[in-house]
Amino acid sequence: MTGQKIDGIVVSASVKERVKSAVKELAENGIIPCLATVLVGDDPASATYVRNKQKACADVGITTKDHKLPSEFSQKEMNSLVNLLNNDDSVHGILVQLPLPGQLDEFTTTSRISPLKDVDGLTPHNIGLLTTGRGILKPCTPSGIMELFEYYKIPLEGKNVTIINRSNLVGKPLYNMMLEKNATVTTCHSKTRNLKEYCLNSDIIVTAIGNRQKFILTEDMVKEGAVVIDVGTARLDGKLVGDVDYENVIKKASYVTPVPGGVGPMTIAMLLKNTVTAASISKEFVQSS
Ligand SMILES: NC(=O)C1=CN([C@@H]2O[C@H](COP(=O)(O)OP(=O)(O)OC[C@H]3O[C@@H](n4cnc5c(N)ncnc54)[C@H](OP(=O)(O)O)[C@@H]3O)[C@@H](O)[C@H]2O)C=CC1
Ligand SMILES: Nc1nc(=O)c2c([nH]1)NC[C@@H]1CN(c3ccc(C(=O)N[C@@H](CCC(=O)O)C(=O)O)cc3)C=[N+]21
Repeated sequence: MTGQKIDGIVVSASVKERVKSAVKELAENGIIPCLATVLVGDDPASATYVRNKQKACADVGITTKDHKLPSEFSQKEMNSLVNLLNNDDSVHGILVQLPLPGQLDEFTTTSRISPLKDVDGLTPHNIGLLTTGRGILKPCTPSGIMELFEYYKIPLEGKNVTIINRSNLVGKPLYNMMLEKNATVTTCHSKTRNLKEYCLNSDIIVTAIGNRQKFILTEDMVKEGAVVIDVGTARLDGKLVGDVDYENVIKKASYVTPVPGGVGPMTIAMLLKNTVTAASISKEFVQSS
């Protein structure tokens, strides 16, 4: 059996269409959704990601405010910037691109963002809501993965899921979202023993390791008919690659996401969706409608 490619470009386009109509509706209420992006330092990969996000915003009618800061930007300066953006009524969403340079603490920074503008879903408030199944602004990558399951009508109830990642951006929020859909979820990480055993016992595997020199998830780790979601990214000889040995794994799996063209475009689409949600719950919208 050869499995099917899960096409993140097709699914993200359908999400973007929905976002576009929501932007139109907001415009009729006098609101132009606006995302503030914050990029510290001169890492070229991060700069490209932020540029891609800004371009995607422009495509659907969301405006952006670009904040590029020097790599020595201090925590105090960052706190003032976040306060400024929190108090700016024309800004509906705030995205602080991660990772941050060493002198800036990620939690200290993201937890200061107003929960109503937290389009990455990283504030303690929004993490708390997510764990109780009441999340509104949820992290983009896991939300994008859930959207893929919905689009392809892949059921989660009762399924054994292994997530190889425990970060705040990917693994932990995805754990909560999948649990909410009645899956039985196991989280693996670098200290896990017998990763292969967990994978072979899984109907669904989500891998988000990255930075690899060789394939991490090979076909001998995948059960016949399993669904494989590849989040990890690495540059190998200048080429963007995932964690998964796609060509061989798809021969055994029922569905696999490619890299590029899988989870990546969904992350951006969900950021747009969250920005529109943030604009809809903003003070000015609530007052005008
Ligand atoms: N396509 C997209 O939209 C996105 C892609 N990404 C990509 O996903 C990857 C993960 O991102 P992020 O969560 O921020 O990064 P982290 O570095 O925080 O997460 C990596 C995770 O992989 C685990 N890990 C590392 N090596 C192994 C191993 N040999 N076996 C099992 N687990 C291992 C780590 O374990 P431990 O916790 O023990 O260190 C950690 O939990 C990156 O490649 C990133 O570029 C991220 C976000 C969006
Ligand atoms: N606050 C914050 N929020 C994030 O969501 C966040 C972050 N910081 N830091 C870095 C990671 C990484 N990330 C990606 C987004 C899109 C693609 C993407 O669109 N990738 C394309 C390919 C792009 C290319 O060719 O380089 C694809 O997979 O098809 C990838 C990775 C978001 N992240």
